[in-house]
Amino acid sequence: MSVTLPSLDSLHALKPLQQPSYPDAEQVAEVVARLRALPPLVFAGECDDLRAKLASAAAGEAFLLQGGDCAETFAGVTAANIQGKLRTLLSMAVVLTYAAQVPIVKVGRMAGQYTKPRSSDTETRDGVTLPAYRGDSVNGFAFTPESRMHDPRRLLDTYNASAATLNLTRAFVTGGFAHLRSVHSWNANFVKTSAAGVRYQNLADEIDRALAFMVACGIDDEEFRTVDFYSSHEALSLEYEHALTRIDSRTQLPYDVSGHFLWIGERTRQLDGAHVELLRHVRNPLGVKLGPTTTADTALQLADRLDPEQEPGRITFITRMGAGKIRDVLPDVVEKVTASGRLVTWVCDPMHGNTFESANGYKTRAFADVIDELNGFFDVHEELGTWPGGVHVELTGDDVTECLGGGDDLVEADLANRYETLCDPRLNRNQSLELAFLVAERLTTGRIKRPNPVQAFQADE
Ligand SMILES: O=C[C@H](O)[C@H](O)COP(=O)(O)O
Ligand SMILES: C=C(OP(=O)(O)O)C(=O)O
Repeated sequence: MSVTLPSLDSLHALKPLQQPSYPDAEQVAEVVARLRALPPLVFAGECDDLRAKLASAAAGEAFLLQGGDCAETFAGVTAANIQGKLRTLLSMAVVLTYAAQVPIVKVGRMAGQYTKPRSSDTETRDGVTLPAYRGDSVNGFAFTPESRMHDPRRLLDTYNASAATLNLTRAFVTGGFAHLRSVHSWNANFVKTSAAGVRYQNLADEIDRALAFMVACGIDDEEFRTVDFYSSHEALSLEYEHALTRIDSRTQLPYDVSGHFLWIGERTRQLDGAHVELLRHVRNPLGVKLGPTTTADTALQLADRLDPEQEPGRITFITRMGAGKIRDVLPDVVEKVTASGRLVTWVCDPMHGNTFESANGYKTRAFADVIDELNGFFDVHEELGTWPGGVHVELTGDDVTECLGGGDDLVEADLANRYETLCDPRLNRNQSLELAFLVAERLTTGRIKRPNPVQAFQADE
């Protein structure tokens, strides 16, 4: 891997997509200089640890749970909000650990997910057209010309919001909040009090007995007190990601220290584009979103470009093809990538291919479609003998009403009650836990045989 990072100017020469248009270049330069001087948000060694864990997920020895807001907001940096998301993710992780009987790699769409790609550069309301909201790192959500201006100073706010979120998250996951017993009791509460929960009583009881068994065996309580948790976001803002890329003092190699895991979105993953060019130079584990038009050749070319050395854990392909397409599109991609000898982590994002507008005007997703795509993902991997390495979901710890269906059977009229996302609809707490139990059912059936996919394909040749 080359250690010479491309300059910000050379990246802009590649005409990057989905970038803000800042009116004042001097102000941008000042912000970037300030960001370059600030301390890293994560330590490069942690990125290496996560890469190793993702290598296990690629090999069928771990499972990735990645989730959080569609768009984090500066106003959402509160203890209650961070705690709610963490609690939901940890609850899901316990269920999945028991079902898969492999470690769950826990990664938040948290502490950096402030920049959004949009389908349109503008938004029109009542005949007034303004720049589209692109995430708090770029502009404000309020529909006024002042708020929708692209302001580079927001990148400094992004850094501070990410630092505050990471700080509390680290405290929670090491300070006792994440104790396995507390997490299990939150789940037991879900089973008792939610409409969907009843269905999972048996699984929750089994976990109860397993925990009691471990305690009776005298397994050290300390083992249950802490968990590993990592941050991730879409690496979309070139100014921000470039300014936070630093040379690691241990290895003399560049790491993007804005988060542990960075992904390239469906809209910016052009092979010769600026985002691929920047990220191919950094050592973090990388995700790439693959939508319904992805071909096996595209996936292979992306893997070759971003990971020429075929390093274990480097590439996670996050497929988001839609419930109606996954069973047709995914098999060829997985088959050819696997046949090439590459071992990547296959992760399903069942959210982004299933968005539609409800009759009453809300951007929404149906829980049934989300589950259908997940089932398609598991079916395809089961048929090919490859390991379904994880799930990537947009969720929150609150009882919002943004996605339809689930155990509480939300209908279109309910969307008006608590529709709080500033971009895409998220699963609420109960829908997230229900999803975890449903995935757990699929993993329980799959846990018996976890073949080495590369060997399986090579044996067929
Ligand atoms: O989260 C993903 C994208 O930013 C989002 O789906 C774009 O939404 P839009 O089509 O409303 O712009
Ligand atoms: C924009 C996103 O997804 P995608 O690139 O898959 O559309 C996202 O995950 O926020």
